Amino acid sequence: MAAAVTRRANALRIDTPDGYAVADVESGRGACAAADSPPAKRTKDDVWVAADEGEMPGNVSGDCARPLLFRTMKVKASILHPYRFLILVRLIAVVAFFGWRVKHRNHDGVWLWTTSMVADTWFALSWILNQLPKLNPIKRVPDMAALAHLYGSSGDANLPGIDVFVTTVDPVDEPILYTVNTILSILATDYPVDRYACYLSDDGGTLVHYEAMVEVASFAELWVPFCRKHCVEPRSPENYFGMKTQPCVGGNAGEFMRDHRRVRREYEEFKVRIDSLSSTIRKRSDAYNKGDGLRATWMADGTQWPGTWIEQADNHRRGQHAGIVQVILTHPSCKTQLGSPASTGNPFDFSNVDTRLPMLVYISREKRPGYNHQKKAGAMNAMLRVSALLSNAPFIINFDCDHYINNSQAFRVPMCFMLDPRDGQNTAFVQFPQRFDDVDPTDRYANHNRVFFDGTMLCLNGIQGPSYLGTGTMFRRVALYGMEPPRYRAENIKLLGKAGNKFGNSIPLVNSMPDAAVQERSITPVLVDEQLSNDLATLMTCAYDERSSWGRDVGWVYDIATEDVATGFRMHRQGWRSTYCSMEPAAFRGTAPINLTERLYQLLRWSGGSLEMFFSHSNALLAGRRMHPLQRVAYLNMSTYPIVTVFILAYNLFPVLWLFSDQLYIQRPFGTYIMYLVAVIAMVHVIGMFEVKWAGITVLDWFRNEQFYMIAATGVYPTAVLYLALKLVTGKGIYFRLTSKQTEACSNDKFADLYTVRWVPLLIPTVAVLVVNVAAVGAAIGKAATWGFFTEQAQHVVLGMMFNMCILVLLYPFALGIMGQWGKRPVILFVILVMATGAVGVLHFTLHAQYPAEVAAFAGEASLTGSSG
Ligand SMILES: O=c1ccn([C@@H]2O[C@H](COP(=O)(O)OP(=O)(O)O[C@H]3O[C@H](CO)[C@@H](O)[C@H](O)[C@H]3O)[C@@H](O)[C@H]2O)c(=O)[nH]1
Ligand SMILES: [Mn+2]
Repeated sequence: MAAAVTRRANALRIDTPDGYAVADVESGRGACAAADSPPAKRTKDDVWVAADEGEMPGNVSGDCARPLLFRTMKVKASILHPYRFLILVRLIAVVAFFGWRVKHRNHDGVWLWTTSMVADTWFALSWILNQLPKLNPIKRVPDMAALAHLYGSSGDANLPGIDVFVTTVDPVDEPILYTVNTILSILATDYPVDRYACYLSDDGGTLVHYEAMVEVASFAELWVPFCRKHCVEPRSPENYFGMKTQPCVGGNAGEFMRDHRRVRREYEEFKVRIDSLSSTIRKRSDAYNKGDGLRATWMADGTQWPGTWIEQADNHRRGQHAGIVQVILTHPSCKTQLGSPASTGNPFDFSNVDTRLPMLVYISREKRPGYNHQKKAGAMNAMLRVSALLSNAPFIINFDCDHYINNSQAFRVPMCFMLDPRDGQNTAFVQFPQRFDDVDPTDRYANHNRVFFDGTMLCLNGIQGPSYLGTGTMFRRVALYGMEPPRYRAENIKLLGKAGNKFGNSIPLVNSMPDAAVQERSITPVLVDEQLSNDLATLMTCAYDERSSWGRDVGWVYDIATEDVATGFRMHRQGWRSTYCSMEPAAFRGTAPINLTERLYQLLRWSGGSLEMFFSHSNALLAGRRMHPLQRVAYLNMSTYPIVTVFILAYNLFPVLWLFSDQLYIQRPFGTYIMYLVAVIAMVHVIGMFEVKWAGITVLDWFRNEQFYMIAATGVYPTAVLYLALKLVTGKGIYFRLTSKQTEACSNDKFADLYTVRWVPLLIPTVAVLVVNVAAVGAAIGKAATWGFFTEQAQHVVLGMMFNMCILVLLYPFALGIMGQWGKRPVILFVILVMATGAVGVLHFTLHAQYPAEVAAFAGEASLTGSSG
């Protein structure tokens, strides 16, 4: 497949077998043009049709008009109309259901009836919040050919500058091998090398990270030209060499094989060096420290490392060290530098390959006790400021340390949206979906999250755009500075003059801003002299943000566990728009937690952060009129969705009551009630099937999503609600707990993590739900046996039991998860299930068999009215 989509660039236009038009980014530097993203579609699509025929390039008058760089697609009428119609039908059904329930108020168990009415009202509301923004799914397809055309005549040297931000904290929790691969994939990506710069923010301030970057810079001298010469994909070496086969894309297979073998060997050696960095540093430091009782950590050049030391000391520990900026690779010249031909000392022939490397900078911001460092948001803001003085690119793309570039065309694609003549100027960011490696094949814990990315986020395209999701996002720098979109800005960036202390007290930073607003701007190399060093140091201090707008109206938003959604929200509130963009092969890929506990903690942080957002200045209700009404609804949904789960949990635990009383009705007549319920629930799923269709996902993706929603709804989300309630009382926020990355390297089993259970209180509510529902199924069988299977009561019981069974099916991945190693043999689970239900059933039967059914029912009702009175 890779061979079909990636090819050497010589011709101006290549027609690929799958019918996509590809244009070369005409250059003599061995760039690889790829047909990776489906540009202007030629092939028949059974879901999507063009939405903007009237705006085809040919129809734009005058040849000075900029070409259109993307195409808009909408869902075909034959799918869209029934989809919308069903939503309407369900709305009517829900209203009818409510009407019916109010008319048939229960007179026994009024408390139960009322509570369930409140719950149902909230269900209906949250469904509407979730469904409304999905009414108009829109897909934007970049036209890479048009982009190449726009920059064709002068090569692609006119593409705008990009600053690439990568964040990391800990070389162990976030294995350093991921980080170095991410950086290598960035250094080797297919974008004009003098048009982007790469920054790594290390919140741990460890020498290991710094020296790893020095190693990366030296290995890149080989890796990057190799990628360029042979059009390698993906350009993260670990993932490239991890593929089963590495196809030869260029012409010369023999040379490719030779180069490939040598680079692979070099990479293995590079990995060994990376692995041994800690011990190298320790040994070196021990040697320097000998004698005078010093405990410092030493750099290779014989100076003390200004960051965290191995043996922590004052001013050299986590959370207390100076700020560090080190330019590891300086910005390259704008002229192509071809490599040298093969010789005795150098087996690689790079004589036709540009060997320049982009700028690479290591940053560790200052840390002092007594400051709130604001986790990732703080790190991003420090990077935003530092990069302003070093490269000041008009565009910024950010990655978590474990998300590498999987498709080397990925930096060009967002340009199609940013530079488009229609709404490009008003586009604050382009969000790519997150795709993951190393998730177990059945995706037990719904790590792929396809429903969210390919469904929910795609839909927002039809409104103001997807929310910002933390990684794989290209920004317009001025939008991050909190500036207004041009649409609402009378004169360009005039406000700078009276900015006051909005941006903090650095004059050079404020002076750099007008330049950052020029979207065609490239990057001009700077010399880091003493003056600049001082300026940079100022920008990295802990106190820099104080009494400024950083963290609120400028940069990444502070004091919230999900800084990403809140930051994107601020831009949408200002009237910016955003674009969702997915491409094939995926632009970026990362790692996901496949351990149940880690995954639940991740969801806890997201859901807690969402609720925090509702109770902060980022509340969607407070947004002004520039926010599209449906976008507001989407944000309301995003910031309140965990609340509904309190009711779900209650419903799931409800059978407890029912275990102890023989008859207990939420609503009578019970038969009709169940019919209504089944109808409204079934309709959600039919609507879901339409979404599966246009989102291009599988039914399994969708089912996993349902399952994991139920798992989260029984434990994580209610906990988040509880946290938030506590926060409102005590004022303490949710702790941003770093998601541990998998360390597959330490074991033979790639999915070993899937089978480790770490017991935490967060698991208990879901276990309770499991137990209650298993018992309820048993009791139902017992009751039916007591009453005789063909009585009306028994039938009601069996109807009710269906819901218990559904809950159990949905919680199945959780049950497997807590079984640990036993989860490899699901049969055991069924044996346990049958034994447990059987035991409860028999118990129930023996206890009640002696009474006639009527007496039992009477007793049940009596106890019920007793407890409600
Ligand atoms: O003090 C800190 C803590 C974290 N990070 C970085 O933040 C990123 C995300 O942290 P991680 O623990 O991996 O979070 P995930 O749960 O994987 O992150 C998702 O959710 C977050 C919001 O909660 C987003 O910020 C992320 O981009 C998104 O991938 C990583 O690169 C970290 O290195 C820092 O730089 N400094
Ligand atoms: Mn992550």
